[in-house]
Amino acid sequence: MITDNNSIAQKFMTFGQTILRALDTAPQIRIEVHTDISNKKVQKELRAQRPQESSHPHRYGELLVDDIMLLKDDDPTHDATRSLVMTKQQGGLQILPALHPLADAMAYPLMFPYGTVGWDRYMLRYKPKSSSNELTDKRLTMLDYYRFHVQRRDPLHVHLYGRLFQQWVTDAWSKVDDSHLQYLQEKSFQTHYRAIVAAGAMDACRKSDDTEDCSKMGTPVTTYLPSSHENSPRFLYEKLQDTMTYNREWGNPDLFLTFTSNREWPEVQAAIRSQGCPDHSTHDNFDLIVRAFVMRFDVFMKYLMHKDGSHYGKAHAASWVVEFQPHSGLPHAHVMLWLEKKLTVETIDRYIWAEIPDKTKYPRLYEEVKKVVHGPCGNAYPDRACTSTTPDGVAVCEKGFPQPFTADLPAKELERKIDSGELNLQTGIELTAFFDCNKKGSKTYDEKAGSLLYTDMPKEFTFDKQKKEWHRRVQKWRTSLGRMYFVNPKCEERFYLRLMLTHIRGPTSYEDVRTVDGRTYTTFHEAAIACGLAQNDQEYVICLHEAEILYPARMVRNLFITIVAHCQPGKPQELWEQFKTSMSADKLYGIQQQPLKLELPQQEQLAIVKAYDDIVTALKFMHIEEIPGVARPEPPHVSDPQRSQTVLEYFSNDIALNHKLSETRFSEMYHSPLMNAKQRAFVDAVIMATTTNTTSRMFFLHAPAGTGKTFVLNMLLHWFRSQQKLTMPMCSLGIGALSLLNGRTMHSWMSAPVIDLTRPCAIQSHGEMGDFIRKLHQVTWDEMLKMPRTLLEKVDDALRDCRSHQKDEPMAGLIFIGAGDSRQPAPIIAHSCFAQIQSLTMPNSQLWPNFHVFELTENIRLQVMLQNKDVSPEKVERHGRWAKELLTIGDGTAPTLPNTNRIRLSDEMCVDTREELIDFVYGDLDTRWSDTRYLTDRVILAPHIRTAYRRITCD
Ligand SMILES: Nc1ncnc2c1ncn2[C@@H]1O[C@H](COP(=O)(O)OP(=O)(O)OP(=O)(O)O)[C@@H](O)[C@H]1O
Repeated sequence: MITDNNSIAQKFMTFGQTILRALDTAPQIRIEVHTDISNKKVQKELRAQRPQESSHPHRYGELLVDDIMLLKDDDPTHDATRSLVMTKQQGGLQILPALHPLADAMAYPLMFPYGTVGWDRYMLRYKPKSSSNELTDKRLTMLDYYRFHVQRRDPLHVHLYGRLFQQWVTDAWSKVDDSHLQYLQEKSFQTHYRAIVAAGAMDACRKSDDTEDCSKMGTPVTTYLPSSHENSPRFLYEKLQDTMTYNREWGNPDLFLTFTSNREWPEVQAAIRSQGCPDHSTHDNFDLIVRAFVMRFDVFMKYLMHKDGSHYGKAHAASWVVEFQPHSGLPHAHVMLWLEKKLTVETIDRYIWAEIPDKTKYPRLYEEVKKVVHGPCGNAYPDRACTSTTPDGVAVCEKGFPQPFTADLPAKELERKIDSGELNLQTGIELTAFFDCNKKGSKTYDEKAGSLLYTDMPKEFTFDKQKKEWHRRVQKWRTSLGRMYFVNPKCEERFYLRLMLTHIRGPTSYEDVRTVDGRTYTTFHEAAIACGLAQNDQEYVICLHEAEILYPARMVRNLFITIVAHCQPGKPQELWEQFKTSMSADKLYGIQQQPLKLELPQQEQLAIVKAYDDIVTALKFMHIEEIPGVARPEPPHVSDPQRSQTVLEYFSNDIALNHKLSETRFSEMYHSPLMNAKQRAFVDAVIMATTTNTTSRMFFLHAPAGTGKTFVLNMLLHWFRSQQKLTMPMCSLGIGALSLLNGRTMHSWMSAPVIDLTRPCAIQSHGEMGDFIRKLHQVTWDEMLKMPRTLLEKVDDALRDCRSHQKDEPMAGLIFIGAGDSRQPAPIIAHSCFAQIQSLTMPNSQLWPNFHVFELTENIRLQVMLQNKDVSPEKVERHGRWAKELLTIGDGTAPTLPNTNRIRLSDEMCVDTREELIDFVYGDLDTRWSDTRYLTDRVILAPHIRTAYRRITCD
């Protein structure tokens, strides 16, 4: 039927036809179902066979598994567009985007058997309320289109398909979301957004230069998901901020209400019946439930927010979230309500009853409550699920029912307890049980507990959660430690209660905690002062001391800022002195990562200055000019160039000190007798480009091992230093970076992404590195071909971003020298096939045509060896042969074994056994183990001794 009537099926091959056609050439085919294409994991395997001549014409062959086939690519780094690849009837493939107007008809042939055309971006809206079907010039969005179709009209269409309808709606939603994300991903939209951490923003603000363009702060963002995109992290964060603003203004919310939906709602059931599809469950009519929920919830919210007030009185504001039950899919909403008049005990009592409703007065309510009441169970009903039998044969309820009778806890007392911190969290129960242990005459009284601090209780006692009692620890084979939640000094009473508990042994009640020398104080704060804990900033010392153990330096600084700003400590300078080292630990780490060669005490001093600056900047936001009584510490005084505080200063000082030295060094290298014509041509071309300002400023040096690549790069680095020009010498590999003058890894210089290569280089345009790059003259990148081209493009982006005055030139107009050997292995890209790796190599970058390529061919390492009298001519010859062989392998001209891709190494390079190899490399280790030169020639670098051991002995 589909083949006859469906226009799409007439143009393209169906799945069945594809299999049949494949079976024309093979007797049996295998179909693999991948759910993770990138890892090539085969999740299911189907087999299809050519139908027997006698079999029914509609049988395509025996499918051994009757699952639905699903091809799904979960790799987020792959292109997110979900294109459809179709085989045309006349042969050849056609790729259709997922948002193509025919996509729905292709994915849901049962719903659209005639191949109906769906939404396209040129559809226009009708004029509202116009009977003549007049069109406006406004485009119809995809969301509008699907909304229109989800509405129930006579006759019903999509709604009749049960589960398929659910699938279609889900798919429609994901398409709408996809199309919005695609729009957001467009470059023109994204270029407006930049990311910056608060510290970076502060750096930028501190600069007094008025002309600075603040729109350039931070790094560009690869994909910015704005808060207008529903449920994006920014959207949720904004909602959270709104709610926190209500909280700040009106305190904690007064009511937390949950509004649920019910599939038995009469209007839902009536609608299902009236649509003439009574067989369908409410699952398949979820649109009706959601619509009914929205209408009812609307009315509910209007009622709560009515200007004359609701049952609870007038409300300031409400904040809510709508969620869907994970299993039933039913919507429900949680609402927080801030009331103008705080709820009184009477109002609460009016709406919340902790009692079973009167059976005669409220029969329906009684029936409802009965359904959710626990029990009866235990001995009377030993078969109940919650009942288990103890070793002495007594049936007890696992949930602890029946609970002991609790006398009325008046709401006022409840309020007082919450305010005073007596009732809070689970700890409240454990704490009151601790008081019981100290009370003479109580059931759990234990003399031992009286000698303990509350935090030490777990060392000697265990807490029985069922009985809510502390008991002596029987097994002491392992030490148990207690932990109390950290409390910020801003939460005054809780903070002081906690403080008292860390000092008082054996308290019997909250009142006892507040009692000092026989006098009971009304607050824990007063008690702490009477105790001497809160007089001399002792509480802050304890608090900061705990924080320095538990939290990173940044958070200790934040706590210090809170204490200085909100708690009026007596002697903030003493607090600063005591904790400045721990508050600057992260700064110290940052300094140690920079190429500033400072002694440890100077590094520490510099870190403290930076921490001080951060704290003062934050205090200024709170209108506090400085840390009271603390002057800014002196930055360390050291000799040039180590006085530098920034990368720019460091390298400027380095040039000032060493440019003369580099001049001599360059001259020596340039006139070395081994210098060959190709090396000279390259060096001359770079120097020419620097001095004449030509447009060709990007060079690539192609050089096999031993041809003097590093030598030439260093020669040029000396030349630039002699000319007092800043350079950025980097290498893809750490070991290679060591052999370059002032070299560092490429990732370290450029803060390049390591795992997610879609991210930009994290260089703050207004930060230290941004300043350095603006003053930069040249970039050298050794072993460039070892990295995927994406990183070259990210480096280009970062350079252009920082040097906005030259942002239209490749590499922002800098002299850029890349070097590498394409014969060496291509970049390693996890889970990629050959074609993917190929497409990510440097020559496939759009920047590659800008490179002016040079090549070195002469192996100078051999020539150097020849001149060395200690090296035998045979060894030089052997090295020469090996170098040549390497070149043939790299060029792809090495002889291969018949019918394989395997290369045949010359016999001279091979050994037969592992022992022979070890003997060849380490044969005379016994006698030469103290010869460092011998050892360095044979050293194997490995992150772990274990790895090296496994490699050598086990592989
Ligand atoms: N023009 C030259 N004058 C004197 N020595 C040179 C010259 N060119 C290269 N050399 C020397 O040749 C040896 C090999 O050079 P270099 O290490 O620069 O090669 P490379 O191409 O970087 O090799 P690899 O890729 O294996 O590191 C070094 O000892 C270097 O000092």
